[in-house]
Amino acid sequence: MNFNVIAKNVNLKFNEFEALKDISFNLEYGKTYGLLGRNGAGKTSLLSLLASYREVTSGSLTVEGENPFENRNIMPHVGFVYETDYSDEDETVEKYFKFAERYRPYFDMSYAVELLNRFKLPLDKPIHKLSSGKQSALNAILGLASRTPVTILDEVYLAMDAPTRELFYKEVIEEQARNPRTMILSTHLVSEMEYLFDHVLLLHDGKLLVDEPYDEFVSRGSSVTGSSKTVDTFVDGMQQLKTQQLGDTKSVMVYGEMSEGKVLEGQRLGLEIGPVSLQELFIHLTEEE
Ligand SMILES: Nc1ncnc2c1ncn2[C@@H]1O[C@H](COP(=O)(O)OP(=O)(O)OP(=O)(O)O)[C@@H](O)[C@H]1O
Repeated sequence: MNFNVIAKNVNLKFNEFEALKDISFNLEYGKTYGLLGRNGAGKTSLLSLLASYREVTSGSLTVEGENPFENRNIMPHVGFVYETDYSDEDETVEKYFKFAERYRPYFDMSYAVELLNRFKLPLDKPIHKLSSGKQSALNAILGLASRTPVTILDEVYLAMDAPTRELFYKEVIEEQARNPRTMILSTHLVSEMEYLFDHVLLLHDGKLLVDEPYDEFVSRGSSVTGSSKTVDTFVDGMQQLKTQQLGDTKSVMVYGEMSEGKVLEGQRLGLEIGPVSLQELFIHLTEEE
């Protein structure tokens, strides 16, 4: 089984409010997806559909050909880990993971213990007594060690400090090489996580603005810098995301395919044409008017 995920014209409403509007995509097994979007864009709403917690209002969503909503055939194969309030969790880390091993069919306890050591989580400590960063690491370990064919991590990295996040990112890459699965990483930490993504899904106001391989998406952004008049003529007709000017030097961030011929023309005109980062594209494509 390859647990392909297919969304066709999915809508999700909370009463009259449309949280997701006409969303369609296919998720391929073995790829790492970066799910991006500003606050309230609909990321968690979309993930809760995939994780069987909610049902689409209209359209169709399937995992391995079946509707995942409260579906016992699908639920064991999809893991959804999110920031959790552990203030009432008296169990020790060890007991919590033993429980996970019992109920999660792909859970690998020896891998979990290896990660618990690496992330320096004490096995005998009650979870509510862990620091918030350690609780986040516990969530990340749970997601990795559960080895579900579809693994969803919704912002579980926020409370981790930078070295711990680095450790986690490295583990995602190594784990995808060892045991490929469909991994969906929802995040606001775009600049530091972009190297993990094979594919980008960008939600904006409940709509899917981008559904593209990472390389293709990022290659659509360019910065064009040079003397103001030459830049203006060169970028005329292109989608312009951002403009900066200092004296007569102007820099414009453009979005859209730029042919090799166009790049050569720019260079002949003395313009500097450079790449832009995923973070910059994310910020400027989702900017309010
Ligand atoms: N149970 C609910 N009832 C009503 N509206 C909801 C409910 N859950 C989410 N929403 C609304 O749906 C929209 C999308 O919320 P969602 O939590 O999916 O966004 P998000 O992209 O995950 O945001 P964030 O980055 O802030 O976590 C928001 O406007 C939110 O207020």
